[in-house]
Amino acid sequence: MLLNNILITGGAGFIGSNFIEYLLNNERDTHIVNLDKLTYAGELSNLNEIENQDNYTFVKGDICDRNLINKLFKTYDFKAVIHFAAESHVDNSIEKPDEFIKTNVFGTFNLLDEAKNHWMHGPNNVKSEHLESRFHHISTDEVYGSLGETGLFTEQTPYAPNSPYSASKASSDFIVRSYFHTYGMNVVTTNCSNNYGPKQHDEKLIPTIIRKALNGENIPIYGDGKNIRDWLYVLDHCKGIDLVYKKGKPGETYNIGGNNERNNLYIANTICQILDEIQPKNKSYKEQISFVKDRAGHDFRYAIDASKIENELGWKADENFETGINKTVNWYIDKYL
Ligand SMILES: Cc1cn([C@H]2C[C@H](O)[C@@H](COP(=O)(O)OP(=O)(O)O[C@H]3O[C@H](C)C(=O)[C@H](O)[C@H]3O)O2)c(=O)[nH]c1=O
Repeated sequence: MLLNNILITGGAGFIGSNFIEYLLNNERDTHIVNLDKLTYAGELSNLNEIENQDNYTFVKGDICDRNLINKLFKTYDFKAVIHFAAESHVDNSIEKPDEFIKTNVFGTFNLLDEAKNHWMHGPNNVKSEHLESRFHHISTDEVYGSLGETGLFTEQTPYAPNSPYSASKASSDFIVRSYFHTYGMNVVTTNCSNNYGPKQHDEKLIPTIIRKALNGENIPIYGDGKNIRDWLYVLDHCKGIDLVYKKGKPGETYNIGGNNERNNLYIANTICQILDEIQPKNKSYKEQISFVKDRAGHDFRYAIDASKIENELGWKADENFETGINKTVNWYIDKYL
């Protein structure tokens, strides 16, 4: 059987590795090339379950390396690119924005431009063997900025990124958009809300709460803990990406959100309550919650209106926060204890 080669970037990271596993479990006619630089946030053990499958190949490398990308396109004649690779941690972007601009902006351009050169003769002239070839860019709801107490982000919400991270992702979204409008390239972008679930890096809020709680350390909550995020279970996100990748309209963007708005203090209390039940000790884990200095430029609230992907493509999240967080806490107990 002839397999379709697809390039997945950043597949050793949290969302990318969950997506690769999801795709390989659901498809037999795809060969995935996973290009990952293995920064501090990439973990090859995230791919233990599939690393020996013959329709999976790992390549260590940087999306900023044009020669490497060119060589990969020549070798594998990719029929699609699904682009996860990014510097993603907002706190790091405040301390050191350089890598964010390089990887998220220049790296995305590099990949996109190489895909265009490989798939197209010139503007609006796609090679016959690449009529279906698609570039799927994975992005974030942080590009829309911060909401007040009410309202939801839709695909029409104007971009207003506030951190160097979100500004770098907004830039990359616009570069991707321009390749549709200028060259007629088949691109699609998804903007997701906060993901959680197995394999997330230790630095993010939910793994931090679980790890610090289990270690008997202070659980750091920035500011007053009232900031709100819209939590999306990573497998629900993977299902949404798969739908958009296969059925989304070229040039369009789709928001993917969990419809699970929770504030950070609620998240910490909920996790502590689960731990009090399944890993009880002499006092409640809640006593470890500690308010610390706020993040600079901390966005107050993110919340997504996912009606476009629901109505057009039939996507729906299977998990609500309370079901998803139980599975997640159990997964991290196995990891940390
Ligand atoms: C690490 C940490 C975070 N926080 C707060 C800061 C936020 O209000 C919330 C979540 O923080 P986290 O850094 O886990 O995620 P966000 O800054 O919302 O961004 C994440 O979700 C979006 C969609 C992406 O696009 C980012 O790539 C991804 O990192 O908890 C704390 O209070 N304490 C902590 O120790």
